[in-house]
Amino acid sequence: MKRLIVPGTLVGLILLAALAAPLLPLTDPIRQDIMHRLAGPLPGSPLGRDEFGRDVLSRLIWGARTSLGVAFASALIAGIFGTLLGLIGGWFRGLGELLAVRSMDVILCFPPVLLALLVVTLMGPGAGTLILVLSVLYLPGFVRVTYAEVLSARSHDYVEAVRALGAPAPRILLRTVLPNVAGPVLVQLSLAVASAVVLESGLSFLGLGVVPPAPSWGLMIRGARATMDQAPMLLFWPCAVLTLTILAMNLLCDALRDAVDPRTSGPRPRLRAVDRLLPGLLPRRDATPESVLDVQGLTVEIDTPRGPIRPVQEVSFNVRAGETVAIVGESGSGKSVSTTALMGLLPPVARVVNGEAWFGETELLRLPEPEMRKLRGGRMAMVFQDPMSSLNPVYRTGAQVAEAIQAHQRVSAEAAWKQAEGLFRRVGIADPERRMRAYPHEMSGGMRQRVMIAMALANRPHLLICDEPTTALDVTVQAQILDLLAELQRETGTAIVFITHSLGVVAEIAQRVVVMYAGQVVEQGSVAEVFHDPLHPYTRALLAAVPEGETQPSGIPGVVPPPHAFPEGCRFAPRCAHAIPACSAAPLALDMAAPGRAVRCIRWTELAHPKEEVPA
Ligand SMILES: Nc1ncnc2c1ncn2[C@@H]1O[C@H](COP(=O)(O)OP(=O)(O)OP(=O)(O)O)[C@@H](O)[C@H]1O
Repeated sequence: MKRLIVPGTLVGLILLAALAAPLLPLTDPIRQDIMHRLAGPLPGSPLGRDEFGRDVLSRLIWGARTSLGVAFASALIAGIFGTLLGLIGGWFRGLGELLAVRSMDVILCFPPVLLALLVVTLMGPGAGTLILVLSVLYLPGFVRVTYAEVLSARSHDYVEAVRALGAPAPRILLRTVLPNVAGPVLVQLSLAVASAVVLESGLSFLGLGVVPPAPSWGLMIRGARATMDQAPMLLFWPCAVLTLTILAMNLLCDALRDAVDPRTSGPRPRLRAVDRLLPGLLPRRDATPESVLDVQGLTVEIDTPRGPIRPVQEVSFNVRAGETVAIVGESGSGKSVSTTALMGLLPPVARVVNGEAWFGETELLRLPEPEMRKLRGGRMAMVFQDPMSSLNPVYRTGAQVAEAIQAHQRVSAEAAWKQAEGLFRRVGIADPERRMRAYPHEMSGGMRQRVMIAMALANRPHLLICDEPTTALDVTVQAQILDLLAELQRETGTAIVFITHSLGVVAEIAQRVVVMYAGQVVEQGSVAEVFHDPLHPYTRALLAAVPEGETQPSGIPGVVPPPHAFPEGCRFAPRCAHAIPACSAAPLALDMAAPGRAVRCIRWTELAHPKEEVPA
């Protein structure tokens, strides 16, 4: 929102001056005073007089009414109709597409000045004609931008979901699709207004626009051209206001686009000067010697319309070479935000506000982006949940793996292709030569995930972060992928951080587990200890929710609170069967229950010995 202030004020002032022209103490912009032809600044005429002795300031302000009026009116008309046509063409396709989009191609075939000449000849020059010409000229731009955005948006799951709810097309278009295409349309609007101001000036300059003696910036430039040698400032003033207006409009629309799109709003992550200049200089804390990743007190803040939230707070864990650490917790507990922070992939609205993450001797959280880019896909790699959306649909899978290799290694395209073939074989893809030529959509989900794993392993990473890599797969394929990861880990010694909802998967793949709840680590330890002797009531509840043999699984009542409503004390207290008033009194620290074993619960010792338990 802060970015709106400067351009918003500038555009506001320009518009205000134009609108208030009749109220301002200005001389008549068309009154001629030949005695003061080309005069410099005079009392009542601070910018001097033009070639007919007319007041330049007055003509600039009155000219703004015409120039901006024409520009805004034509851009708005083109914007409204163009967006509507683009929405219809992109959504309904078929005849709608033919009428709305293809008809625009005809307009695009006309050179703008020729079209203006044609319309002016038919209708006569004037502001109304200009608005008509400019609206028609800018219409195809809006149609095409909206059409392309709608085509892309209609395949997204959120649009499918609203369709599945049975919402009618106009509602989907206006309530779901339009807000998502608003960003590019706003940018197009800024370009259209800016270019309409220029075109109005150009057409008026050619005598095809505003009719003299009415003032407009284009006419002023045209008039000043003839006397450029004697009075160069006459040319300067209209050019200066034209440039300033266009610049302010572009800045305003960029800021507006960011403001309406919550994905891009928010400040960029800030780096401390010392980290910018000397990344990784600060000494690391006492990490275990063989630890590959050591995260201490990671806290992430995200700007939201309801104010800043901290979905990840004081998260600490470490991963040793050759080890798999699972991060487990319900949806919304902060697992993905933690790992995307470690990979330096947080969205612009989010930033790390506290903590350190040592990857060997490198501190990741304050690493400049160019350094981080070298690590990502190289010594640190990530496998995402949905391989279909992580793989580029228009490139062959082999080319994508080869590209990952070439991004970090100086090898020829041929050598990279050979290496990729080896990787395909290694991740268990039969007939790799043929499979490498397949596009992602030609493969099954399991096969695509194998390609993603091949890509992640391409540069022999020391650390692999897997964000629910098996959630989108069926159970048998899931088991194959888990076996594959375990086998590759045995061969390469890569440390793995494995995010999952499933305790079954944790048991199968991990040696240690970090249990997260509402942005905090509530328990961690070895899988054997945590599963056989859970210390935190949340871990117990999670384990009790797993179906096992004849025993009926029991669900956990309630849901994870959203980050803006995290309770003050124990965040699990409102859902906990053992909560007492002291639990909610103050934030709880993570207790070291034993070496390598931590728990965030003030009652864990009592609860660990059920006989002594005091009922809540
Ligand atoms: N860009 C964002 N803007 C606002 N809130 C966000 C953003 N990204 C994440 N959050 C919030 O942060 C919290 C943690 O999200 P995160 O995706 O890390 O959870 P998770 O444990 O990985 O869940 P899941 O298992 O469903 O992926 C959630 O409450 C989520 O709404």
